[in-house]
Amino acid sequence: MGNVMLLSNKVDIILEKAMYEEELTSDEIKYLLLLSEKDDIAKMFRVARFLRYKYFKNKIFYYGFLYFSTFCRNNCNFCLYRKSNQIVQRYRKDKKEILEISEQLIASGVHLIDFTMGEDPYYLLNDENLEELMNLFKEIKTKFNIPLMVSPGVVSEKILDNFKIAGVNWYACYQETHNKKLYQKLRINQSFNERMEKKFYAKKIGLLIEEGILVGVGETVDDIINSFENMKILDADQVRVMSFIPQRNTPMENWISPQRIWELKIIAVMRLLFPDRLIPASLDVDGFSGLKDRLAAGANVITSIIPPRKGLKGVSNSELDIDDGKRSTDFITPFLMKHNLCPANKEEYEAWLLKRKRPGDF
Ligand SMILES: C[S@@+](CC[C@H](N)C(=O)[O-])C[C@H]1O[C@@H](n2cnc3c(N)ncnc32)[C@H](O)[C@@H]1O
Ligand SMILES: C[C@H](CCN)[C@@H](N)C(=O)O
Ligand code: SF4
Repeated sequence: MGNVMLLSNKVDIILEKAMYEEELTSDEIKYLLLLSEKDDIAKMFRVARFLRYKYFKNKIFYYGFLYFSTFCRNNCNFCLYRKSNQIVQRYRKDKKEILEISEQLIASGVHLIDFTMGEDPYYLLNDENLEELMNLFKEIKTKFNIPLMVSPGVVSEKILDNFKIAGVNWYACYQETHNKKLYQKLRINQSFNERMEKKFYAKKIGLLIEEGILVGVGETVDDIINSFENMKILDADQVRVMSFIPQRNTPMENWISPQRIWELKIIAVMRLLFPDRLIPASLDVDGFSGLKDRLAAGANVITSIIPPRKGLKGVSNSELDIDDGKRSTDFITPFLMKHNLCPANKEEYEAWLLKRKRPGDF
């Protein structure tokens, strides 16, 4: 009888299905995304944490972030580093600095380094420079045996092949939205299909894929559901959502950043739909203070760990918490412990990667 009472509530019925990993209909997903009662949202977060625990126990992964070139040939309307932004100070880290920062990140206990760049012609249009970059990745792999992610934007199949040969594990490339019209407003003059196709190609050659969406940029609830469907088709290994942070001197500088509950509900629904995948809590959106809520919503990777005082930038909140060391593992680990979570060890992260390997991958 008690059970029947409990399940007379629509949210409970849907969450019970999610808990048993039964497929949810689009209407049910929409219902969850639109929840507005505090208690209902809290229930959804509890189920998200239950599923995270089922697959990952209380272990959290750490990703170091190295934005090694902030030069870019594109003009995304939301991004500080868009080509037309003349007032932003850009940098391109040299080999020695990249090695030194990588070493520091690894010593601090990150499980992976995410090498990110703008679509920098220095690398993308010059074979010699590109080869040097590949050699650097090989060197880091051989020296430190650490999983690597690249976030280079849209690159040729040949470059993706070379990343794979250099030992890179992940290709991160976020579509931002899977609504083509909205995409054209955000990533102006960039092909929607090409960006998607590169991810399918990377998947085919055995790279793991991270897909992501940006919210607070004019999307609808149906757009989010559409993105979930696309993430499923792509069989993305890591899925993310980030709230848009308006950037000075860009076409979207006067937009208002969305209420964070929207991102948090999306994180939770992602956990329900992709229970065994990696879902980031990015320090880049709200810094250290935004971590607690994102972990409570079901995230299991802390991204954008950045060493202090190296002149490095983040992406969305490009300076927040960096130079006072609040994006370092030393600062984060005690916080995790206080909340009954803890960093995974290297073997646990690598075991997860192995599970995602497909037959034929090398
Ligand atoms: C800066 S890019 C770096 C990689 C590569 N240039 C690319 O565009 O794929 C990485 C991601 O940062 C996110 N991003 C950029 N500007 C942002 C902003 N203002 N607020 C939130 N996220 C942002 C976008 O999701 C973008 O895909
Ligand atoms: C958006 C960035 C990642 C690119 N692969 C990084 N600032 C992050 O928050 O993880
Ligand atoms: S999001 Fe990436 S591709 Fe777009 S302008 Fe920024 S750095 Fe360049």
